[in-house]
Amino acid sequence: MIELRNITKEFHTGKNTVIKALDDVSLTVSKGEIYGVIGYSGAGKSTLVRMANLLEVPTSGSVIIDGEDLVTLSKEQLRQKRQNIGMIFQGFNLLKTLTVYQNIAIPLKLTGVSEAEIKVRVKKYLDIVGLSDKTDVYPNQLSGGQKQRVAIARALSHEPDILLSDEATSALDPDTTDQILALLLKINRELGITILLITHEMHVIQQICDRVAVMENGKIIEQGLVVDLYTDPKHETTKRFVSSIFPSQTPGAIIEDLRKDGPILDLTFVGEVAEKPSLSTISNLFHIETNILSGNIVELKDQTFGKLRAHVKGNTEETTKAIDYLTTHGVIVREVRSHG
Ligand SMILES: Nc1ncnc2c1ncn2[C@@H]1O[C@H](COP(=O)(O)OP(=O)(O)OP(=O)(O)O)[C@@H](O)[C@H]1O
Repeated sequence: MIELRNITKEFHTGKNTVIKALDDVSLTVSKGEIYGVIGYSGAGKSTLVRMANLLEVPTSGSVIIDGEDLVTLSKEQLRQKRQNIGMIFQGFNLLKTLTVYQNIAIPLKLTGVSEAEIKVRVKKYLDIVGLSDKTDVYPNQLSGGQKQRVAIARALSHEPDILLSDEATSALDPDTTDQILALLLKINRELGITILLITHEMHVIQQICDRVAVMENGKIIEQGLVVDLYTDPKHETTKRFVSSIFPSQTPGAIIEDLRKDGPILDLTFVGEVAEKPSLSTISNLFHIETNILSGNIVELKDQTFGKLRAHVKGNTEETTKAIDYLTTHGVIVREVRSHG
């Protein structure tokens, strides 16, 4: 549905200064999925998401939406195509001097939608975002979350197949963030809208995304299913993002000390396995003692995912049996050998 193919974007900021914001980036978003792009500040995320409706024009590469390369379209064709691609922003981009109704209605009017149809759509989409009672108020009478809901209703009112989200929850508090994420999920599931979002928060990826790409220095350094990135992050930056969800690390000196009595294991559980009492089971089945050092369970979009760090005391034979038991029962086991 969205295919960014070998996109490079250079900004010329001075006579001889060139910033490569995107460096040969390729990414495909399938119809109906929520695809997240995560990275630290300056990684190139905004430039990337703005490619998908050609708000940024690539220096080289193709932006293919439903089989058509936006780069090759005329201005008029591009205008038409953009009707199908909604966008929401961190700063909401509402006009302060217009009411909620007008903020949604005026862009519709500019694209030639009739007054009668505008009325229907404004009502329909304000209902969907839960703000049907705010039609006549001005943006400064709304909370941040409500403003973002209006912006979402405005984007939806053009009945797009694709929604682009440029850090849409970054200006919101955690509870409001969760409400907006739930709304995006509802829009995706009930209206079948494909979503490409960028964020610097793992929490956002975890809550609603199917797949994720991690960006650094204008490149995608890792991409895949969210659950795969959580269970087996390859790149150092991905590991940092994942560990932001599991912050409690064990000091290196303590690891060294504990390891004298038996291994320290990082246990990763996905799905039903996360709900089983695996550690107490191995303590009962084998002559070992287990001590939990840290742990957490999080809800991914469709799955539970958990991590435990445990110290296992026992002789080598019994410990090996316990590790084998865990592995054959779907737990991913990694021995912690030093710092971390
Ligand atoms: N219009 C522009 N002119 C010059 N440089 C730009 C422009 N837009 C982006 N850049 C540069 O391109 C790089 C990537 O910026 P971009 O905004 O895409 O990153 P980001 O990951 O979205 O970061 P942030 O989360 O801080 O917005 C940065 O070095 C930035 O300074």
